[in-house]
Amino acid sequence: MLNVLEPRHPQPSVATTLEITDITADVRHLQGFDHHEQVWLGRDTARGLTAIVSVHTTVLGPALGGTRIWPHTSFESGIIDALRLSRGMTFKSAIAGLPLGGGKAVIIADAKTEKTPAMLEAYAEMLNTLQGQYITAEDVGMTLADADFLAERAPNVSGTTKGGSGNPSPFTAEGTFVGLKAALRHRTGSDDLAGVRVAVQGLGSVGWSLCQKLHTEGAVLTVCDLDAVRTARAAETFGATVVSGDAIIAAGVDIFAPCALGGILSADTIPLLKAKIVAGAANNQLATAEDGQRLVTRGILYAPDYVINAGGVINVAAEMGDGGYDVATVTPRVARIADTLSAIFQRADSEGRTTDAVAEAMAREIVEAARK
Ligand SMILES: NC(=O)c1ccc[n+]([C@@H]2O[C@H](COP(=O)([O-])OP(=O)(O)OC[C@H]3O[C@@H](n4cnc5c(N)ncnc54)[C@H](O)[C@@H]3O)[C@@H](O)[C@H]2O)c1
Repeated sequence: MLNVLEPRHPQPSVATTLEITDITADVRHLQGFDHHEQVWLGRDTARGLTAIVSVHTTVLGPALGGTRIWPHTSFESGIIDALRLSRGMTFKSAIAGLPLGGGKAVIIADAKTEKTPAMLEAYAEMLNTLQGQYITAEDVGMTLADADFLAERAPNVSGTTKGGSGNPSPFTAEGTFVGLKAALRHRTGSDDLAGVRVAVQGLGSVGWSLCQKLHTEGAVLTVCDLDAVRTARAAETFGATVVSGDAIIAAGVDIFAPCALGGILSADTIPLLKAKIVAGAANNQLATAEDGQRLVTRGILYAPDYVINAGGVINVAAEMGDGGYDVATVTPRVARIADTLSAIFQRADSEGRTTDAVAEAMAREIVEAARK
């Protein structure tokens, strides 16, 4: 069970090289800031840690969201990433009906070369200091083993193997799969995937599992990844066509499933899309709010990212259920992602709004109702 304590001001209790600063007031001008409750910077030069922990809201419950380890090229882009991701977590949990707020952390580092035990030790110290205000889990660059390592040293680490809910990715992939089918059904009247052409960008934990499900139901796959071993394996396992880099965006397919990083749908890329549906797991797919309208103008149905990719957080939230984690409670909730998306698609059609505007309005209505 998670140990959710009362919020308090961060004050490391032991002599340490870690410095934690409340930077909420300093980041108000940045893109993605949306009345965030609190944002902290944790710095430990000796142990190679630069971490931003962003709490968007705690109105519905404690702020939960994974820690992303990514080599952002600037400090500012790391903060913007944390701001946008934590806001997305608020919307995600609200729409999924979970008693959780939105939080997210970004550690600015290359997970392949700069993630060291010392760095994770320093991060665990930061989590200890912020206890009660932020609950972490896996994200890009942070593995299950890392979550276990942190959980041995800090409270409020979810998605661990020891007494936790384990890897969230299979649940995210399942939710994305049923959500993709709901989008296909809305667009064509059928969710039969046989012969449907799907482009999957990113063959990591979620993308690979999604490909397995799509392949099993007869979809024809086009894939790309920065890792040539993964693409070669996809060609062999699924008979997938491999394309490189940005070619995936312009692939001649019916559905585009972004499962790598965010910002993939922009003024530059949307004109290139041939797919008539975008349904994938990546967070923050729209580079800007205007890109939702750009998709509509091109006649492309967009499954809002934080709705379709909620399977992982639904699984993690089950750790907080009475009696602890029980996978039997998770499966039906993940399946409901399809119904939620269908309702959003219908509301967007009837109100003449974009699907992301409808989803955001739904989430904000839920948060505001709880605030009152
Ligand atoms: N894992 C989850 O449960 C979960 C939950 C919700 C959202 N998401 C989101 O889904 C996405 C994928 O998550 P994951 O856990 O599979 O991550 P992962 O790190 O396991 O895999 C990401 C894959 O994308 C590839 N990639 C990165 N940049 C690329 C690019 N420009 N072109 C092609 N490939 C690229 C990487 O090489 C890697 O194989 C992320 O945006 C993540 O935030 C994941």
